[in-house]
Amino acid sequence: MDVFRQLKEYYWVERKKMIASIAFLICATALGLVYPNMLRILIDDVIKPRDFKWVPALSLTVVGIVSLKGCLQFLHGYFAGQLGNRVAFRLRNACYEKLQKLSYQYYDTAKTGDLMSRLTADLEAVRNFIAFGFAQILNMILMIVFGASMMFYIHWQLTLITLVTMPFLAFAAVRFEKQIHPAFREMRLAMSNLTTTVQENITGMRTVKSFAREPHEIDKFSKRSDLYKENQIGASLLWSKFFPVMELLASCCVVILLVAGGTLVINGSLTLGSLVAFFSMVWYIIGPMWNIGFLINNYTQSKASGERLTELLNQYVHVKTGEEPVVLEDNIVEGHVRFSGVTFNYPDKAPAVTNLNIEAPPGTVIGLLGGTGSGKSTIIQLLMRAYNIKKGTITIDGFNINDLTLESLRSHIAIVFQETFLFSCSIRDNIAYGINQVTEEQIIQAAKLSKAHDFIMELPEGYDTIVGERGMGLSGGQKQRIAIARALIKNPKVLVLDDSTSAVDMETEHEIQAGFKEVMAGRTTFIIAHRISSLRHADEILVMDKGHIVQRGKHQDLIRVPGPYLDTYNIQYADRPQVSAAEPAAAERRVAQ
Ligand SMILES: Nc1ncnc2c1ncn2[C@@H]1O[C@H](COP(=O)(O)OP(=O)(O)OP(=O)(O)O)[C@@H](O)[C@H]1O
Repeated sequence: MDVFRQLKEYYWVERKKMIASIAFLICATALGLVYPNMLRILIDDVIKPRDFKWVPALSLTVVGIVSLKGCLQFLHGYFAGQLGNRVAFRLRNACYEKLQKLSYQYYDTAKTGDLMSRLTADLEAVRNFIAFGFAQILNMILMIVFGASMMFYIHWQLTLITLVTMPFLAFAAVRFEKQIHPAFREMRLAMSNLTTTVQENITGMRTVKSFAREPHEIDKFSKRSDLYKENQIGASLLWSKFFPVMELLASCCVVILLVAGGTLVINGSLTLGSLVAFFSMVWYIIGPMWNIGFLINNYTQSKASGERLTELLNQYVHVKTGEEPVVLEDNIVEGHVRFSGVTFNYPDKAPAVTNLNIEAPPGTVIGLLGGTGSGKSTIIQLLMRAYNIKKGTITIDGFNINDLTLESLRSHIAIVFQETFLFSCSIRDNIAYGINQVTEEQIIQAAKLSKAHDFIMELPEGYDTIVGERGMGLSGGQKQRIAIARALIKNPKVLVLDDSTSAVDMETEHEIQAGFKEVMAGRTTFIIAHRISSLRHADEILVMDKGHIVQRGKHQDLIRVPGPYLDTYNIQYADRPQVSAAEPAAAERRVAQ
């Protein structure tokens, strides 16, 4: 029950509905005890003495009880439904909110399909148990207590003999629960693996098809599906063993009653009506006992699901706003970025950047160049505090970024990522994503600056064009330009372009950069690029290798000295005559042509 204790805050506020739903169910159940007694009265006081004048009254009583029971059951269903859905609503929102708070480190290893199945199937199992399962378990216990008490009242010796098999029934049910619980946990895991496979397959369908890997994908799915099937079969085997055992024990109970009760009736120490009432009361008890399996099933499933939800809800948030955070006010931010002796490594990895020192006064453009995996994107991740650094400090306008609220830090930085992500909504909404109140003019101006306006206007729906999931339907360069417009509209103090013009042609890139100059005056810009042409105008270019800055300076200076920058330069301009460190001026003239 520990998991449900942890979830208490989500259902305890609805306790009135919970109590009402349980109370109505108990009343409906208690009314069920009236039937055996009516039978007893019918046989002993009406049929045997042939006193049929009571028949209409008895019939009307039965009709009344049936109607009342129906009403009570309706009220139980009504309140249970309200309770379950309200709890599910709260839990769903809490899980989603948690997903928003979790830091990059969590998403580095999280699986989308698994998270989706937590938010859907697991949540549904918990909803079902809190709404109905719990009340039904309580009801079952009460039915046994009510039924047994009434039987004791009629004939306690016969009750003891009859109920002798009940402990065995309970024992069998508990043993079954112990076996079925791990089976259900495995089933949920197998289900989540299945969902992950489907989700990854759909997301990566272009890759799958381009490699003609459909058979491999089918095989992979089939293996996981097989595992799920095996889990299901294993669970149903347990179920199929459970039912005959329960039936055998229940039948023993009935046989004992018929033998012992029949003897008592023959002896005259028990009336026939009481025996019939006893008989129907035994079934009144056995019924819920029979259900014990379903209830345990419901409980174990929801317990396993609840564990997966609490695991998500209790997930550690690595990057948090400090105790007394500082808010960087819009009107005072200048965008002076400084990295001092920053060393950082991803979990269980060698340092991605080592002893990094960067000085970016307001309005400067810093270019980052280096081979893949040299640590360029990591610098940007650290600047936006996607991860906590262990050594060194990063400051903006003299404030340590750890002391700022995450919201205010990130509101002053706009990043155009390497992989462009567009939401499946209109181009207008995609551009306006980062800010709350935005005018049509601002959107169009941002699109013009990022050279997206013309191609958007050529689309039949213009800015209202709905882009598919992940921006399907647009070219890579078009998506990048929309993403750049989204960053520019934010009017940030620090702009980061992480290889964000790699998919546009040189000419468009040049036009976009000319636009930046206009809009980014007085703002700090970091440009990560593999093309020298993208960052040759930077105030300082940092050349990265294996997490270290191996060269730094202006383009003009860097091509004067032998080193990785000059090597890259020569490779990228291979069709031009080779440049040696001694003849930079002539080379530059050639590049400029
Ligand atoms: N989320 C992550 N988890 C673990 N390791 C990571 C993560 N992101 C990057 N790395 C590792 O950190 C190192 C630096 O990666 P980074 O992405 O900063 O390189 P980069 O210079 O931006 O490369 P590229 O030009 O290919 O984008 C690499 O060794 C990479 O494998």
